[in-house]
Amino acid sequence: MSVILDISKIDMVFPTPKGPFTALKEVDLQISKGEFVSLIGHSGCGKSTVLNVVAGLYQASTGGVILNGREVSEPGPERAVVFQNHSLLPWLTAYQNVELAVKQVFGRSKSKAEVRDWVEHNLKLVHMDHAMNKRPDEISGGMKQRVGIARALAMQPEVLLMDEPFGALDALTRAHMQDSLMEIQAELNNTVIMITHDVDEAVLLSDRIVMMTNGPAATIGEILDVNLERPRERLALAEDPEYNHLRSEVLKFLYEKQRKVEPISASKSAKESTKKTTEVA
Ligand SMILES: Nc1ncnc2c1ncn2[C@@H]1O[C@H](COP(=O)(O)OP(=O)(O)OP(=O)(O)O)[C@@H](O)[C@H]1O
Repeated sequence: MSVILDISKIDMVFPTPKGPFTALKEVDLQISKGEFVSLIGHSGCGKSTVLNVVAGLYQASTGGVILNGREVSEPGPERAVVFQNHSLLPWLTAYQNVELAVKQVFGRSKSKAEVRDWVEHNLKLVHMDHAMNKRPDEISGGMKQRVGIARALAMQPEVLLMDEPFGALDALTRAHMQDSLMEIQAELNNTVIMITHDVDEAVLLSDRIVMMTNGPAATIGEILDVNLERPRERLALAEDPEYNHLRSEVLKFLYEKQRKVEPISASKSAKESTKKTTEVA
């Protein structure tokens, strides 16, 4: 398959009051068209920094990112981002939030009627057409996240960047969102980079799981190919030996090879103990 996105040996050094801080060292990753890649690693290892460099929000200190033969130097609609905390404009309806992005990208090439059809089509894809005239404060967190995804998809990005898109959702809503995303993915075959803290989510959704070492100077530790057949069904996979093998490979990487020994306060450890064991802190 052809490489669409080349993250070429990036270093990221941040200036801080205590001097330069090397967050990333030689992060090198090539992604093919239509691939779904997850980034996983302990908190603070540099996942968001990688995503922000690809999004064009940060400029790498060394190396660079090439998308479809062009170097990335600023944000652009061909790299749509979905954040954990839905970033919808609160005074606009779901429809208007998506419409705004569509007009930005296709304002010149689509007629009014085409814009309307396209906005509605993308809201239908995420099953939000029934609530398209509601404002963000009138819909649930999961629904807001659906609108955020519709808005990103409607821009027809060459790469969809997702920073813990389902991190703030309850487990059931999260499972629904993962299933919707797999359906959409089967239909559109987007190229996706998704940051997640959830090992099951990474295995369920990805073609490859990129596991990052702990910082400072974090880099790619290992890459795991996920060759499970699609469509994937979470209940069937729970019994699948290959699924369980992949899952334990990720857990091994995180909790043996990259074990993080951190003093945690009593209150934090109490809070963490309620977390799923397969979620990375
Ligand atoms: N603008 C910045 N200036 C200085 N240091 C930064 C900046 N942005 C990130 N860092 C540092 O770089 C490292 C990587 O941060 P980053 O947010 O990319 O990690 P992460 O893996 O996404 O973390 P999390 O999973 O907690 O979101 C951290 O040590 C962070 O403190």
